Amino acid sequence: MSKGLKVVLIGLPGAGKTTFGKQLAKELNFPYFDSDGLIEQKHQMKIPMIFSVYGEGKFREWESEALEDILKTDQSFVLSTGGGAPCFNDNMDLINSKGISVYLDVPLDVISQRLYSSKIQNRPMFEGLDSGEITLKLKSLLAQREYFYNQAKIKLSGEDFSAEYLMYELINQLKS
Ligand SMILES: Nc1ncnc2c1ncn2[C@@H]1O[C@H](COP(=O)(O)OP(=O)(O)O)[C@@H](O)[C@H]1O
Ligand SMILES: O=C(O)C1=C[C@@H](OP(=O)(O)O)[C@@H](O)[C@H](O)C1
Ligand SMILES: [Mg+2]
Repeated sequence: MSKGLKVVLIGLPGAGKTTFGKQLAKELNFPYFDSDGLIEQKHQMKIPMIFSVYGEGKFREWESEALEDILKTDQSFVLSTGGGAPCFNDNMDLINSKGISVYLDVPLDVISQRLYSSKIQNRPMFEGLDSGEITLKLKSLLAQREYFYNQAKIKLSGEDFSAEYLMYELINQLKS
């Protein structure tokens, strides 16, 4: 049973899913979850450590389990997924069967600048890359992943990616 309004944010690493997700959850007065946080909590290990100790394959397995667990609950919530989540193990079909998927389609140069200026945090695949390498990596990820991202029920794109714009645009689309 999966009643409740489940808003699931997807998009490239650095698109702003975690940041906007928290703001959106506050605005909607919904619980907030982040699939990376759920994985780290369950396995008591940070994402980069999981990648280095167990490898990406195991991370993707645990990521799919985390999505299955949270999406089968009957509560409303906002869920920010990790950038790769929609692209493995039919997770995008699962997300679309249980919730309203929202793709943050942020321009690559905006994302690249954000990743370059922020700590790499939970993104081992960007560890040690310079600005140009980050942009190339994002281009390659987008080429592999936009097939899945474009299956989202709502796509937020444009130039202004402030939380205010995203909120206004999303609520308009949810109402339509
Ligand atoms: N609207 C925004 N404007 C400026 N910086 C942002 C915005 N949203 C997110 N960021 C910054 O970009 C980086 C990635 O954001 P994050 O929410 O972690 O993205 P994701 O969860 O999609 O990987 C963080 O340093 C964050 O502070
Ligand atoms: O794009 C990806 O494959 C990943 C994105 C990360 O989450 P964010 O999208 O929140 O950075 C995290 O799940 C992991 O490093 C893998
Ligand atoms: Mg995130």
